[in-house]
Amino acid sequence: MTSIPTLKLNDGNEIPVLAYGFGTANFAGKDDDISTKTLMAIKNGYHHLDCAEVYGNESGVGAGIKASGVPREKLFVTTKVNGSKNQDVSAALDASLKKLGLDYIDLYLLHVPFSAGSPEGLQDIWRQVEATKATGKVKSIGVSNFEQDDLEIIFKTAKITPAINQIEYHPYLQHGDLVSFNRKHNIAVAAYSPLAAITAARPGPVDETYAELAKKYGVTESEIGLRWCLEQDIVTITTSSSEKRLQGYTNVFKFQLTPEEVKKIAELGKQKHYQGVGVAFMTNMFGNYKTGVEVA
Ligand SMILES: NC(=O)C1=CN([C@@H]2O[C@H](COP(=O)(O)OP(=O)(O)OC[C@H]3O[C@@H](n4cnc5c(N)ncnc54)[C@H](O)[C@@H]3O)[C@@H](O)[C@H]2O)C=CC1
Ligand SMILES: O=CCc1c[nH]c2ccccc12
Repeated sequence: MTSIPTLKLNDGNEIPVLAYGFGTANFAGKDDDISTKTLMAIKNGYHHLDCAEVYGNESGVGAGIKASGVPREKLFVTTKVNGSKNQDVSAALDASLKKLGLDYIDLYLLHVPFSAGSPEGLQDIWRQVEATKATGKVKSIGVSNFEQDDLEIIFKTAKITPAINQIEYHPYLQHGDLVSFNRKHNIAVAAYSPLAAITAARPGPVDETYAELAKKYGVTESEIGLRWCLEQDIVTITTSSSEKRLQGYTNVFKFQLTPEEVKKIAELGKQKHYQGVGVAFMTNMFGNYKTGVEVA
């Protein structure tokens, strides 16, 4: 079994660069299924598990972790607090810990910046996330779906710089200068939906190049998509119900794309824009003060 390399965060903690995610909507709520998927992922070396309060499946992940028998310190568990208006983060963290059956979280993320009601609300939620670190219940803290203006809002009052910003990232959503802005502030970047160009956003301008590179390196196009993110030192979060596919993904640590190939995919990708439904889901559930969407 290939062991997954790690990346050092700005707080000194190490994060495995390839994660198994539980955000696929049709997993939500079915604990037995989730527990089986968790076991499968852990058995295949995926020790970084990406969860969230909103996915409604932390209990299933917790059951899978317990059943795996893998020592806690060998796992890296990320979960996310919704970040809704006036949310009590400490209570949300305790609920997540209880469901997961854990006494600490490796990485606790503020899921979205736009549901906190206002910039001041966002600063307050980040202050509460910072406070979780002091309790020892959380090793690292970070954010998700933050654009530059959201980061600038929390920088005004933050005592701790987020360790990571988890964003949708693939050739059709490269976010302009956002990755370099994060890097400038020593914030690592994580990619969700890294395979959008070969799943929901197909057909598109990178198709031919993905196919050529898959042939050249003797891997699948999905593995090219994951490798493209990893080449940019981006923590990559994927998922699959298929054990065969998951096993194949560890091929990404056995080959490298050249800098020219990485650049070619980036340039081709800029010819198309695609954004998945993640942000829309969260907007519908918790509102978005930036676009004026309110929820009852
Ligand atoms: N922070 C956030 O707001 C969000 C975080 N996430 C996290 O990221 C994780 C991964 O997100 P995804 O969008 O699922 O990632 P992804 O882009 O890696 O897609 C994974 C899906 O692609 C399928 N797939 C892979 N290769 C394929 C191929 N050749 N043909 C057809 N289908 C193929 C897999 O079976 C799986 O269903 C989630 O589980 C969740 O943990 C996801 C959305 C939002
Ligand atoms: O994480 C972001 C979007 C997402 C993926 N799965 C679900 C399930 C329920 C709410 C939001 C999401």
